[in-house]
Amino acid sequence: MAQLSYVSGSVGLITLQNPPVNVLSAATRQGIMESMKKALNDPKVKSVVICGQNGVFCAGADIKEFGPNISGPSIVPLIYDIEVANKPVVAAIEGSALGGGLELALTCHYRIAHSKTRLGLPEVTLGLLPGAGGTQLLPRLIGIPASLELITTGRHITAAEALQLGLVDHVTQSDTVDSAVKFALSVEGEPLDSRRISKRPCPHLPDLDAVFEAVMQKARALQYSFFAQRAVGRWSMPSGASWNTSKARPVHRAAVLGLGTMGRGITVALAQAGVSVVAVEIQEKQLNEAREHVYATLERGAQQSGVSPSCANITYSHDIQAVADVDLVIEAVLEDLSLKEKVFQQLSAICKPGTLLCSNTSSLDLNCLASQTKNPELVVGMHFFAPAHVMKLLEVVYGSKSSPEAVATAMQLGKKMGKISVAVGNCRGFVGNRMLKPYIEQSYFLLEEGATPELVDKALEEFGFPMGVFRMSDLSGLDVGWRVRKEDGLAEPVGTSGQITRLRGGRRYSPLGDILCEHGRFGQKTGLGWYQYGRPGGRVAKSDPWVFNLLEEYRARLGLTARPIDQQEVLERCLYSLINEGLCILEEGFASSPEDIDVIYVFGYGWPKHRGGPMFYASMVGLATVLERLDHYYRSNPDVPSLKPCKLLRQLVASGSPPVHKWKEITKKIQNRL
Ligand SMILES: CCCCCC/C=C/CC(=O)SCCNC(=O)CCNC(=O)[C@H](O)C(C)(C)COP(=O)(O)OP(=O)(O)OC[C@H]1O[C@@H](n2cnc3c(N)ncnc32)[C@H](O)[C@@H]1OP(=O)(O)O
Repeated sequence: MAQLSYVSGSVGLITLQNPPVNVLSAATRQGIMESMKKALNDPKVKSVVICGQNGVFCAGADIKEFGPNISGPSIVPLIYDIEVANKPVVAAIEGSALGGGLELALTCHYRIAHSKTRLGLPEVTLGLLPGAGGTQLLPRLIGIPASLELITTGRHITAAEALQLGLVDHVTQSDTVDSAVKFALSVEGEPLDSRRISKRPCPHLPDLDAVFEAVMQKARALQYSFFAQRAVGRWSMPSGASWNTSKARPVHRAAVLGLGTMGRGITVALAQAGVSVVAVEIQEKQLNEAREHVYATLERGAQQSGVSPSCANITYSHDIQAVADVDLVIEAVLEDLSLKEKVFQQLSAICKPGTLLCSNTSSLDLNCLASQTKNPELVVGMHFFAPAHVMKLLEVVYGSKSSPEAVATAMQLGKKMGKISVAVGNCRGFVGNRMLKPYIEQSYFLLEEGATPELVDKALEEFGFPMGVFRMSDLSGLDVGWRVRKEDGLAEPVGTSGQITRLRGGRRYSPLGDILCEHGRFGQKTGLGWYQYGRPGGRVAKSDPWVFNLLEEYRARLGLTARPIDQQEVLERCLYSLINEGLCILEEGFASSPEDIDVIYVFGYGWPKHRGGPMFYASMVGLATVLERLDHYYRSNPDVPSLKPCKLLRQLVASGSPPVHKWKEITKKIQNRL
């Protein structure tokens, strides 16, 4: 389980041999102890290198051995023996160094890692603490804040980040063991005291309390998020109807209409939930492609989870009449109001009485669709997020005539599909996309004023979003928003006159996104957007000098002078305007609680979970601070209404900024007055 060999004359090489990931089983621990003893007692050996077989250092304790009767040597004397060794011990880390594996590396005097290694202390994800030295050695090596973050999240980091943190001494792209052996030879005979991490003082931080408070805030946010996920199931509508007064109908058979990307994902999610599906697509070619795609996705999913695929549940048709006897239809045709209206007229005529008619629209007015049907009370929105079989969020949208029973049925079906479903009202963009609008708008204004897409994205990614606003827009396609802006009469071609106007209907408007689209830059799909991607469909974003030139020319034409913009301003303007919109939504009653908004943002829009969601974050920052900053920005940008603090925000601050779970009382008062 661990083998000692001799290399380069004086190096004892201890190789962990416990495939596939060299976990620290009893036999492996025994093997390391014996090999260490032999190497240290052998006068020919002047240094030791510890590595793992087959390109993996060590994935930590053998989880299968956990239980009341752990046998074999204890880990503590083992790591002690390594640290006190009077010959340099070098860890040659490749593949993974996780949990006890990283702790083993921390007791060595030096750490050399391959560039592709992942390191971390994931114990917290198993309900454990890194008790084999991790909590003591890591802070002494990389400081308290970074250690706390790694220990409390269990996050795996790259070798590059480990080097930056000082967790490893050197990163190599070539053979890790060779590099470690060469390194060991170079340090033979050198004093080791300073290399023994446990001998180092624990760093003193003047603001230790603040550091711990920040970690506690994260914990509070995660706990809040846990309860918020459950709270959204207890939905209510402005009429007073709610989850405990409304009964869902059973859905045994559902239809999906339109088998583009969304329709395919919804079909997969329904089939995986055990619902029998009629999948309808009028274009023969698209239908065949969809059938293959759905089949392959279900097969892949089944392989991963070790169950048999649910393909037998699906029948395909190019005839809309096939939906005649289903319990529920989810329409997922192109996002075009007149097309969807026509489809709803047809569905209303074809479906058996009582069939629930749902639309996957992300932005169109549900009431317009409902008005095309004989039974508008049976119409609700089921707004899935792409890819629909993966993304957890579902917005269930009720229109002015949707019955509580219809909402209850869609919510229940969402739950059956493994979604976190949130009931929301029918306003433009519903909750998620409506709040995105001011966020994106601010990011464009920041570019006009001197920022770059890179600067804005960096601020948002460091805040915790998986992608900044520009990278996200490139991924989802810039043409989508452009089409909506054209329909709204906002996007006007710049034209040959070169005239650019920044006001539309008395409000400031940035045409930057439209200009990119006019140049055919739709994001990843065309290989060019706010970044360049090398080829259409490319995924790796690289800065694009074309965009920098465009921004310079644009500012010059409009007489705008670029000014330095820092990350704080980016966060305040993008996030506080989004928060303000969320508060407007609450004020207007389109979301029934701040938890609804937070869950939508965490599960549908990449809001970092450890920051709870926009509403929770606002209360953490301090509502008075959010109000003060919005007031400040609105004063200097009076033509940007989304920066004007909403009534609810002022009211909450005036009421002493109560915690999120108490907002409902104030929201209700405002709604009653409206
Ligand atoms: C006195 C007792 C000694 C105490 C020592 C000190 C205590 C420390 C506490 C800990 O270390 S807790 C464990 C911390 N480690 C982890 O959580 C790592 C878990 N593993 C992974 O994250 C991944 O497996 C990996 C290492 C990143 C590799 O991923 P990959 O996708 O390449 O392979 P997998 O399919 O996930 O794994 C392959 C194979 O190995 C099994 N396995 C992985 N890790 C462990 C483990 N720690 N213990 C037992 N078995 C493990 C996994 O189950 C697979 O097995 P299968 O049979 O092929 O399914």
